[in-house]
Amino acid sequence: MEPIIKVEKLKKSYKKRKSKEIVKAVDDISFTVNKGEILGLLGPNGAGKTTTIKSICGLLKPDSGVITVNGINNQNKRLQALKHISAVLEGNRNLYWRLSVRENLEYFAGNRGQSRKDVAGKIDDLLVKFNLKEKENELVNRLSRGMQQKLAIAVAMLAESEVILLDEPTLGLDVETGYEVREMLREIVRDYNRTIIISSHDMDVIQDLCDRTVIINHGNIVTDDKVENLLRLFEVRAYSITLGGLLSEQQHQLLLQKFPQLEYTPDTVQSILEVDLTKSEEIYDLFDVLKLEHTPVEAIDRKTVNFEEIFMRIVKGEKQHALV
Ligand SMILES: Nc1ncnc2c1ncn2[C@@H]1O[C@H](COP(=O)(O)OP(=O)(O)OP(=O)(O)O)[C@@H](O)[C@H]1O
Repeated sequence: MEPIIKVEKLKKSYKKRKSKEIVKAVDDISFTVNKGEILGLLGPNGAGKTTTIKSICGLLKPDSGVITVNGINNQNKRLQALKHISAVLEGNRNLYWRLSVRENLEYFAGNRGQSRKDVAGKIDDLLVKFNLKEKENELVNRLSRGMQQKLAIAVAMLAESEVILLDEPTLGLDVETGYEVREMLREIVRDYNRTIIISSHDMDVIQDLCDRTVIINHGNIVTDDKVENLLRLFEVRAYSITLGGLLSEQQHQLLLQKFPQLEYTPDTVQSILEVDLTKSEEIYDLFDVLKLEHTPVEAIDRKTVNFEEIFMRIVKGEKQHALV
């Protein structure tokens, strides 16, 4: 696949105003985004996602590193590179509040040199797609936050740039609107052939929409993998074992030595052991410990793991163990 965005050895630090402490917001990260791919940029608060997004769309000057868009360096040839990118940044909806929905779309199209006549049909399509048709003459400041967000995404779509950056597209939206925006993004992904980078805390957004996810923590990339690979990797390893009784203290300790992440829910009738196995053969080590006291095994099930859980485990550093 052909990379459209290349981020190479990106570094950016900030100096805190009061304490003068240096914060390494992004510390030497590199990744690529391929044409037509939907990449999720994921990480806990303060991980460095916004700094990365702003560096890609030329709003921040990195301390070092190179970012290219379609092979064009976004520092040396800023305007040329940015022609290929539209961004919807969190907290900055890029909209004119005193213009109507349609006027906003026309205004931003005009700004990009597209004539009103040329874009009329596209605007109609987007208004329908984004469920904004009924509101086309409403002033933006009278729209709900969710509708403003949808309009901001529609404005970015209209620009027809190959790459769209979305910073926290569902943040602060109520559940229903968040769901609607997600559906909308899914349609965009399906119907328009764009490359999209989504930064989000919303695991459903990432799991639903993204092909691949780059997870950042403390300014470093902790994983760069296909979402389906991560789901498979963790799903295969997670077991739930039902025991017909309790473990002895010695058994519990032995198991904890072997499986430090083990979770044990004791019950005199049915205890549950939840354990991640790096290799499936490890289950025999577990059986050996159970045999010591002839503890009966009633059931062995694969545990379903959701993406949120996977994210937490990766951020806590378990991925490295999983891959050894
Ligand atoms: N202008 C700034 N001045 C000082 N520190 C900053 C500035 N912008 C970001 N930081 C710090 O850099 C680090 C990374 O911030 P960044 O906003 O990139 O993270 P993020 O992953 O987008 O977080 P969030 O999900 O909370 O938006 C954080 O520790 C943040 O406090």
